[in-house]
Amino acid sequence: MSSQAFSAPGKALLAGGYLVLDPQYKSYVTALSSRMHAVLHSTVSTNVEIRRVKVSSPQFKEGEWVYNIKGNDYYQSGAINEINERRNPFLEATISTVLTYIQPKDNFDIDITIYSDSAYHSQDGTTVSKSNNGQKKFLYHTKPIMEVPKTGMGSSAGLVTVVTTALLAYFNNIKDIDESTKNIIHNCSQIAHCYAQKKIGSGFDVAAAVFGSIIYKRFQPSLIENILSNKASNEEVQQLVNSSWDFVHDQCALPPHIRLLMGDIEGGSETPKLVSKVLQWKKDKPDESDPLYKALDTANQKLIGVLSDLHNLYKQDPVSYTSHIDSEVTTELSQTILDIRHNLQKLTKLSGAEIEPETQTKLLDNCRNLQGSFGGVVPGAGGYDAICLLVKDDSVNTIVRSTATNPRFQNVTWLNLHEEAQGVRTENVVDYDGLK
Ligand SMILES: Nc1ncnc2c1ncn2[C@@H]1O[C@H](COP(=O)(O)OP(=O)(O)OP(=O)(O)O)[C@@H](O)[C@H]1O
Ligand SMILES: C[C@@](O)(CCOP(=O)(O)O)CC(=O)O
Repeated sequence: MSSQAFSAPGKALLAGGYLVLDPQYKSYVTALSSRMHAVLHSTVSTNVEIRRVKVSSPQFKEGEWVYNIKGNDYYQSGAINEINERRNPFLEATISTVLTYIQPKDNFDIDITIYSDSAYHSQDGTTVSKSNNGQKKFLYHTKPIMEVPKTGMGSSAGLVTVVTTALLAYFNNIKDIDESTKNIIHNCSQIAHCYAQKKIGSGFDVAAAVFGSIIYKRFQPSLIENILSNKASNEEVQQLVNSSWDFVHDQCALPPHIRLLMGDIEGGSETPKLVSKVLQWKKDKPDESDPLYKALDTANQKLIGVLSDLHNLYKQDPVSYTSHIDSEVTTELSQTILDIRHNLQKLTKLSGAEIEPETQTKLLDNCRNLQGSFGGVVPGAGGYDAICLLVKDDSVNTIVRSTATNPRFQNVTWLNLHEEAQGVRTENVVDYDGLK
């Protein structure tokens, strides 16, 4: 029996919501310390007939999917059969995509166990399980995955990425994840995620799960269209996975001493509804949307520039950097965050989509005034889901403590999260031993 483990990060889109859908705009994506994990065990099958992938997700009720696999056209219905007829489109699409790419000749019997860190889902009514050596700790829910509220950190992108990585590692005997392996993982995961969602999104969540914190410019949607309509042959899928996609994923990280603080907000929004409202308005009112998209992009690019300037300042003089971030440079950072918000407020008004609704505006204004805060935004598609602040690292505890009893912040739960810029990586299998 051989065993391997992998993990991939969740994400927050700090700048670039909506614009990232268009290949001309760059966005800023932060990878988070909340990660999705996959532990793979495989046995060499002596049973000539067996081609099986079993995926367990023990943190959720009925979290087990056993797939028997037939033939070699893995996107055809009937090729990937779950023995209890349980659906998990993300797992089905991942298995189909990797098997189409690999075209395995031999039989296989693979067990994958999924674990997700606590910030991906609401933590109400959970119990904890720790591994034997104390390295991993996960929360267990009483309900099936479909019934547990999500926090919007990209659980499906994380799932697709770690399962893709585990399967590719098994079939291609991969031990280390180098850059060229990451490209293959990315391309397979992106195809599988689109296939499962039955639409081509911007893909920033999958790219962050693979590459970590990135400045991201999307791939051309036309790359995947044929696969989505089941028109691509196995060879075409293989060629697409092996080809070099034209997209930007430049590594980035927040500057030293600047921390991301993510607040979960009571209430929620439906991203697809917000997106369709914005896209409809953009189509109907180009005279309004063209200048606003331009202004929002200018503010987003300014933020990317200010963060990069701060890195350079630190490199030049780490000692005086600390006083710099207290003074004028940070005025620029706060001002840029405010510029982004003003444009998102305009987008809210003009499109009618509640991206930065009034209650979030009030909350973000209050957050801006907290000691050590550079201000914050509604991440990603916005709405009532979350807020994302940039704060000085030595202020995190004070902010969390001082807001706990303040009625202005009563709807906010600060998540136990920070940036972890690294993308998909290998983990030690023993760190998971003893979990429920
Ligand atoms: N731990 C897990 N185990 C098994 N399946 C999972 C797990 N996490 C996510 N999934 C799959 O992903 C689906 C959720 O995907 P969805 O795209 O709706 O959420 P998300 O990626 O967390 O959201 P967002 O894109 O807003 O961040 C679940 O219904 C399930 O099929
Ligand atoms: C609105 C959009 O640009 C961002 C959605 O981000 P999130 O899933 O809310 O983090 C849509 C997309 O990029 O897929």
